[in-house]
Amino acid sequence: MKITVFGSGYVGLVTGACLADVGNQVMCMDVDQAKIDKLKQGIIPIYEPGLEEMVKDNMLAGRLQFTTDVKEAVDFGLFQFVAVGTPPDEDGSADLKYVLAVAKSVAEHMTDYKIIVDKSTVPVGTADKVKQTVLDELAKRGETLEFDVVSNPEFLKEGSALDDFMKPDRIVIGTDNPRTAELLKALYAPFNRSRERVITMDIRSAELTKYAANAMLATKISFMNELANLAERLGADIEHVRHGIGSDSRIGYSFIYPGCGYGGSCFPKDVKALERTAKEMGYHAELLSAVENVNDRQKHRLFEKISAHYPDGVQGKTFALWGLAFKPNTDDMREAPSRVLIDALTAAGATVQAYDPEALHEARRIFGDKAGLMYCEKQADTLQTADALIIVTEWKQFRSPDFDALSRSLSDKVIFDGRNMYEPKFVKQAGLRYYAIGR
Ligand SMILES: NC(=O)C1=CN([C@@H]2O[C@H](COP(=O)(O)OP(=O)(O)OC[C@H]3O[C@@H](n4cnc5c(N)ncnc54)[C@H](O)[C@@H]3O)[C@@H](O)[C@H]2O)C=CC1
Ligand SMILES: O=C(O)[C@H]1O[C@H](OP(=O)(O)OP(=O)(O)OC[C@H]2O[C@@H](n3ccc(=O)[nH]c3=O)[C@H](O)[C@@H]2O)[C@H](O)[C@@H](O)[C@@H]1O
Repeated sequence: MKITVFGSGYVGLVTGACLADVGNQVMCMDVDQAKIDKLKQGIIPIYEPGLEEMVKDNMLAGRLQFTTDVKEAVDFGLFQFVAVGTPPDEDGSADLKYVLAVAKSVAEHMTDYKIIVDKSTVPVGTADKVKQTVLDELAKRGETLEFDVVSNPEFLKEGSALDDFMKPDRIVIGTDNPRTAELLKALYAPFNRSRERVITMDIRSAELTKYAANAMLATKISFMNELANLAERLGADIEHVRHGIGSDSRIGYSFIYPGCGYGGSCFPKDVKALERTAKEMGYHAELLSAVENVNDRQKHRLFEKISAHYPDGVQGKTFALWGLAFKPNTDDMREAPSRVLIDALTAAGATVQAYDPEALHEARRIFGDKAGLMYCEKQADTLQTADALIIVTEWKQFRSPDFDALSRSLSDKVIFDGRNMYEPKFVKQAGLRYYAIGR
């Protein structure tokens, strides 16, 4: 089948590459000329395991192309996937300007039937706005061409995006046209072989399903962070509690890891946008605002612990900081807890020697020559003249450090762990003080 994908970011690029990988012809379109120039040379602008090889293989096989030419893109596919950003507006609602710009482009150039498939995360009712935009544009052209708008939200996670796309838990298709549902089912058939994964529903429910999933996951995390803070005060260990409740299959083990707060491009913005939608409907979504408030507070927990350990302040102290990305296996630092911590530490006069396996370039782009922040190319370099170690992101390579060597390196012999990576007794055996979350 022939597919056009608008937007070559995390979602668009993964969607395009995976659909090409199962034999479709795919054209990815982006307005960012520099990005498309790089992609045409096989250079991937983001770090996502396996993506570079998949993009290159499919380009070589002639199944995946890139363009900035809107007309070429619209002409190409029967399916017009929309995978552009929906960043938060000033009031927290999702900004639809990129989505509606794509709708307008499709309508300006289409000459036959098109299926506009929305993969971007958009508030309930957006498909109606997309439809109206296309109708208005076609009317201006004096055309009455047929088209459909489908909601097909994406549930992939950064860092495991290819696997999530290739073996999804579910494929949600929101449409009011049974014929379109069948066409999408055919498109997704290669990802739907081992068991039935396609769930069809009306468009508005599909749009809400995406927010419901992210808000539920964010709620689980904030709930655990709330309990972690309580466990500390009660002399309990949240890690034991986590095992204790995760073993209940009704609760499950996933997404109940306490930490220094959730980040990323989606949970923070989607919880806010859903809250905003509720407000527009005259409904105060109390639980959602609590989820958000708990998370905002949690991002300051590490600094609070550090400040409590150094009652005279951190002025003149040097911290090794491991992990800048909002989670492992990505270079994405959008809403990352590391950003809040670095701002707080440097504002308080400390020096931060930061390392991340993939996100250093992103940190440089965000912070530039920030006073007090040093970028370390090697994990070991962070420890030179460091007083203490802070862990913000649980990269695999941080799992088993040599605690005795750390004890010798760190002048103040202390570790602040925002991801509960270590067994406290092993850290303490090396003569180190260990602060974690909720224990
Ligand atoms: N990042 C993630 O893990 C996930 C994101 N989503 C949702 O998917 C959507 C896209 O997210 P990301 O891929 O992270 O965004 P991104 O910011 O990485 O990429 C968006 C791309 O769209 C391009 N773009 C903007 N206007 C355009 C236009 N008119 N025509 C063509 N391209 C255009 C931008 O230049 C950019 O390259 C958002 O709604 C997000 O909430 C959903 C699931 C997972
Ligand atoms: O809509 C989206 O963009 C995506 O948002 C999340 O994916 P992502 O943001 O890539 O990453 P997650 O693995 O969900 O982690 C988000 C944040 O929660 C934190 N987290 C996660 C799990 C946990 O138990 N505890 C916890 O603090 C992570 O450290 C990270 O900061 C969802 O998991 C995806 O299903 C969804 O498609």
